[in-house]
Amino acid sequence: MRPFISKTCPLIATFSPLLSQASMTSLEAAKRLAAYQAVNQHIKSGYIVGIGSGSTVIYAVERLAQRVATEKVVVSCVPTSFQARQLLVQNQLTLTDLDVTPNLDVCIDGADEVDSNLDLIKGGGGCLLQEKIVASCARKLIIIADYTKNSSQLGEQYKKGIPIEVAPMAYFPIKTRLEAKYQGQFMLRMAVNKAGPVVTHNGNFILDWTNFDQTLEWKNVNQELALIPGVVETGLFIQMAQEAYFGMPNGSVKVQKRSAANSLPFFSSV
Ligand SMILES: O=C[C@H](O)[C@H](O)[C@H](O)COP(=O)(O)O
Repeated sequence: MRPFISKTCPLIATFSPLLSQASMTSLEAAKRLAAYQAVNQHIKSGYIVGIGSGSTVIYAVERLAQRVATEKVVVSCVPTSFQARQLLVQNQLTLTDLDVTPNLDVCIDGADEVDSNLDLIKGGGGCLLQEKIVASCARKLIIIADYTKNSSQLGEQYKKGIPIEVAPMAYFPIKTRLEAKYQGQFMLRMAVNKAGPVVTHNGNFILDWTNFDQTLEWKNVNQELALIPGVVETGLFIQMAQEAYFGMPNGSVKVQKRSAANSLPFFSSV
């Protein structure tokens, strides 16, 4: 961590996370608070750890690297994207993959929205398929997020939609079929700085489902979507996360836990 240097008194330099937090935006500080607390509480030496994708995971990897350096914690990490792999390489953390280590102790990941049941929308960054595979191989999925992701129901705050990864040749029939069945739009996600659609790590397209009915039974919807030929995966993570850590504007961390009764068995996410 870089030292915080006081502008009024440059001789005062400290490594205090609280002081250095003052120089961050409240949203970034909230992400870091959540990520640090989750890594402190859920990572033990010897663990195989799934590393999610997105802007919040950056802080989890940062804290993991600190713990490896200072506490001599030994971990091996399975990345969920090119970004996650690069983060692990840059922080000199040990990489592994599901061929070598198919059973993970924990997976730490961000989310686009978390509802009161701890069901999630993920895939705003297009990494939903790898994230769901890696999370499904972990005994625990721990979510880290800032306070803006904490909703009572999906769609309440996150308006970019539920991502659905589809085979390219099937995107139009799937879009047509889903728009006939459900309220809302299924928009082909378009690339920035490239002509045409976003192409995922797996060579697929993404349909973002916006303006949906927020009262839908998401477990059923997820199962219906998964059965459509050409649908590869959805960004609905139902009964997968055990705990969510939300960094709050006042500097505290809110922890939301799933009850055992509301959990799917290990390796069952659809
Ligand atoms: O595909 C992206 C992932 O699902 C991310 O975990 C999600 O978009 C949250 O990212 P961030 O931490 O940047 O809000």
